[in-house]
Amino acid sequence: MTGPRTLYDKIWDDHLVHQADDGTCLLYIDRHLVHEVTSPQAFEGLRLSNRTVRAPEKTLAVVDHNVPTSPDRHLGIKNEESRIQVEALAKNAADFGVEYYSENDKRQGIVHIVGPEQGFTLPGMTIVCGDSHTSTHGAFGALAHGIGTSEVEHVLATQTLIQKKAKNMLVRVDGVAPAGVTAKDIILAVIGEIGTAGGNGHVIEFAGEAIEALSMEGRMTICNMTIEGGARAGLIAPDQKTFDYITGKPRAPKGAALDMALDYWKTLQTDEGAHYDKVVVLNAADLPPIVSWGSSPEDVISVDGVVPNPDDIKDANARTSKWRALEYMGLKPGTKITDITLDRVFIGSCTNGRIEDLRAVAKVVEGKKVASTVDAMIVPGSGLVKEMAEAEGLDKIFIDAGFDWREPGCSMCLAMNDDRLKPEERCASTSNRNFEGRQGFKGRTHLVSPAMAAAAAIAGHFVDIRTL
Ligand SMILES: CC(C)[C@H](C(=O)O)[C@@H](O)C(=O)O
Ligand code: SF4
Repeated sequence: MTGPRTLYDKIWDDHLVHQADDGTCLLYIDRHLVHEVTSPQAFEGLRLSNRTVRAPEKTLAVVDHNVPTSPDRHLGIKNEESRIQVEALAKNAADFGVEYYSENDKRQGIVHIVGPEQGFTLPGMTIVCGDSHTSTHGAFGALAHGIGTSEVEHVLATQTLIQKKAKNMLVRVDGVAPAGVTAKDIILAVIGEIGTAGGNGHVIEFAGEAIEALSMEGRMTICNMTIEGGARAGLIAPDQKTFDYITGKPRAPKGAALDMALDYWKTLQTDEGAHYDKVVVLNAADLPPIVSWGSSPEDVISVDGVVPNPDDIKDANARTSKWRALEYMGLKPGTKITDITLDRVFIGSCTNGRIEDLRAVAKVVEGKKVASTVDAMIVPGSGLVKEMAEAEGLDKIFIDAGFDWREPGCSMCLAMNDDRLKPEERCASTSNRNFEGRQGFKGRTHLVSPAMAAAAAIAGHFVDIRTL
């Protein structure tokens, strides 16, 4: 395209292989991440049609959803269904020559934590994975889509993806976030503002002072949850922080190749005057720490607020659905958020399972004890995060405080392994989804930041961390 372009336009143009008259496009894919849940049929499809993986060196496989997080997992996976899925990925990766991180490899972890950590995720790339939270990688100024299993097969076979171009949306977060207000609070506030359908049909670029101020890890938290706002992908223009993060990562370019890459990466900025189809502006200075109260990530409220009354909603369908959410959550309108008590606390996931998240937790819980009424677990997002945390002594702080310190994986972010809520158990969780049954049948999830989850574990109920 000609004229001023957005970051999305630029990455799109650079990867366009072919455009049909009806706007259907073939995009070149630079990186393909593969996990055990959405890949078995894709590899089976390749076998049936006698095809190979087109670019094994651009493909990386890792197990995350089904792996147990208990310390004895090296002895084998007891749950048969999980074991079969994990073994299938190991076999598929070996058969098709794809690099694979097993549950006993210290590079293993949640796929969206592993990609950036390895320098597999780089600016300006197109990145796909059979997983909706692939949007995480947009934090590097990469166009990162979640795809379905048939598309996984298509990308494995051809290294291309059929797509239609999305619209451009800008979410600008101005100002400075107050102490206690984190990337998680910003993105929950954005979703609260635009709703879970607010980004439909769009790729969202995040910009503004508050986004620029975030670390790479905070930016990953933002882009990770873009998908909960309905968008196809989230993007943040790369800057010096991005380049510093990437430099020295195992698979990142080095020497002259890095210099050449940097020249290109520095062009990955939206041009002055480029057109956005939709613009949303928030001021970070106005934001509080946020807690979700319902069964959708748009059901959010300030920690110093009360559970809202669905009767205040005009639209009858929305009113009914929010009443149902309250009933599921076992909550009554008008209840102070800080009066809500918890049974469980889960700290981890691809939203908030990185080292800075764990440091934020350690800061809150050091020298304190988890409330006797709470069962709390901390699950590092990868083996490398675990190793870093242990080198810094964070594991000791957590264990002394009474947290369970686990092996890496998706864990209780979703009930696909042994970690799950019992019916009606209430959990403060640093993950990204609070749908009915997400963390276990009839389990009740409140989405919060790591510091808020940590403070809730100690107090046994939500606490406004601004008052600590
Ligand atoms: C299992 C997988 C396909 C799923 C996703 O696509 O996101 C999971 O990671 C999730 O977070 O719900
Ligand atoms: S941690 Fe949760 S959101 Fe992330 S990939 Fe795993 S299940 Fe999906």
